[in-house]
Amino acid sequence: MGEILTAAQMRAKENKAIQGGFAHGLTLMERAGQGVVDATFRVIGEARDGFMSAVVLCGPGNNGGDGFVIARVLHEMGWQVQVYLYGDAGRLPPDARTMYDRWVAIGPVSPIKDAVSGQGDRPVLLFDAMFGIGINRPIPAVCAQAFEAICTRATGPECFVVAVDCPSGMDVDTGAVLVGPDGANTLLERTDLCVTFHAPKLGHYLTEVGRQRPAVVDIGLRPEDEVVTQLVGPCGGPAKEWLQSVTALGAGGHKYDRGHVLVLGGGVGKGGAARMAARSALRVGAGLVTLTVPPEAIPENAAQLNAIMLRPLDGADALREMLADKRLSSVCLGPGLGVGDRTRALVLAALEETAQDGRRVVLDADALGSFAEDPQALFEACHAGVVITPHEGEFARLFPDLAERTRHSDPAATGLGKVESTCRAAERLGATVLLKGEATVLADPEGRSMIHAALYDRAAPWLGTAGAGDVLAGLIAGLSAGEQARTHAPIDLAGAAAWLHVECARQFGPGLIAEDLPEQLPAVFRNLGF
Ligand SMILES: NC(=O)C1=CN([C@@H]2O[C@H](COP(=O)(O)OP(=O)(O)OC[C@H]3O[C@@H](n4cnc5c(N)ncnc54)[C@H](O)[C@@H]3O)[C@@H](O)[C@H]2O)[C@@H](O)CC1
Ligand SMILES: Nc1ncnc2c1ncn2[C@@H]1O[C@H](COP(=O)(O)OP(=O)(O)O)[C@@H](O)[C@H]1O
Ligand SMILES: [K+]
Repeated sequence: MGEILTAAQMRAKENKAIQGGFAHGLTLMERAGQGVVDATFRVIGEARDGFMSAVVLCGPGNNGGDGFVIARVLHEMGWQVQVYLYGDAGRLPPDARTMYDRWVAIGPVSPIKDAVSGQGDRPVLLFDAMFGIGINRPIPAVCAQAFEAICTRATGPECFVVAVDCPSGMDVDTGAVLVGPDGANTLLERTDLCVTFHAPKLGHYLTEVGRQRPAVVDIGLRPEDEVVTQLVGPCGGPAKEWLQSVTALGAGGHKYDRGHVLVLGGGVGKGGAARMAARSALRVGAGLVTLTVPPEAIPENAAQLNAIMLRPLDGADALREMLADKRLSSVCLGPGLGVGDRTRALVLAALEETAQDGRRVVLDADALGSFAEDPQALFEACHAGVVITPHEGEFARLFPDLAERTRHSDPAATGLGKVESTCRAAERLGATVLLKGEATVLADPEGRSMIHAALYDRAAPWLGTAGAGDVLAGLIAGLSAGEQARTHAPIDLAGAAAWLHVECARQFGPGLIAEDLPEQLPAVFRNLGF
């Protein structure tokens, strides 16, 4: 899994390197600028169609400093470069000022307002080095206007837009792009490639910045030595090895070693969601799966199930008795269970019966919805073996104070991003939280956090289909069931389930419905080399 940083973690890392004497700020900036140019040419190849013109838009901080380096490197390669600056050169921070001086020995710098009405062809390359991780306000209107004016010049080749560190105006902790009252900031949509330094930042995997994953330039800082957010998925190496390192997938020769999942289902006519969860748990490798439903729903379910076992369940006391059998090694509650007192009692019974023995419990959908009026009751009952899998709506009902600040469209509401909100929720709950979406965020009470991004080359928008969440809950329960799964943290198992979920969606492609997901697992496993 790759590591991803917040802006504060990145700054701390830079400060440590500079103050510890491991690196000079100018050296880091030099490597940053050179790295942006190298990454750009790795993507676009050499000069396009003989045109070699570039525009660099520089801002008033160190992001602008990177821009002056980029201008100089391109000039040395024979490119024609125009540089515009927002702000006063006399007030640039020291390293950026040095890079400015090195550039003005070569070529001119124009005030950015000149680019708004400026004439000329569109450049082949446009670098946005206006604001990086140092911005926490919308960008000035003149910056947005200059950028747009260059992109829409009447003649010349199509511009290839490179964001230096991030599209200007992005809050890299939340992925939100801060838009001013004039509504102008087209940088995110127009960015073709984002090049960042040392490690991706959270925002790069909460929102798509560019047409492919951001390029990461090694500027010579040390690898992570503190707790940071991780990106779910194999990091360069074989996916099979990664999956085996974070889950017990493939382990356990006997069906009882691979565990027995208990899925609770709803009443008559409400069984589909739980059946999909159960089937997903079995497909992902649980040794046995039992679906337990109200007695009146037995005939309906019996008509639909073969490999999955079926048992009647009256209520919470019956569930306690059932869970006295410790061979039932993980429990999944929520899909299709119905919102109300019965479900609330079942959830509390399951949590109480599993609290002391390390068995894993997945709570999804109605198991969460049943606590909307009294989330505190759920917080008190949860334990470290629990994973909750809310979507944004369910999360908002359980954690209204955390959720209302995650809305990306509202600039005033971005104090807490999705990662920070999820971390706080996990701490409050004392359990693992998986907050679903295109970017799924996971956090556990130990302070670990992860992003699973269905973005860039792993985009699967067709996964947003009814019942996909039920499948995910079943995958987590299935991966959590085996004897050896106990040695893996719930957050790792849930992250791996989210990854397999998207692999299944991508294996199938558009047209997917939730039932198709578990049926893709055999092909996914075969392709991974299991
Ligand atoms: N030595 C270092 O610290 C390195 C920094 N690097 C670059 O430095 C960047 C961070 O630099 P900074 O911390 O200087 O921050 P930025 O360059 O991102 O922007 C901060 C500057 O913008 C001003 N500002 C913020 N919001 C504004 C607004 N709404 N309107 C007008 N002005 C506004 C601030 O007063 C400050 O001058 C990184 O993103 C990266 O590109 C890289 O060169 C790698 C090395
Ligand atoms: N645009 C998207 N790209 C990738 N995955 C998505 C997207 N939208 C939703 N998902 C995933 O689909 C699932 C939807 O689950 P959920 O909201 O619980 O729906 P349901 O209750 O219908 O199952 C989640 O796993 C979520 O992460
Ligand atoms: K930028």
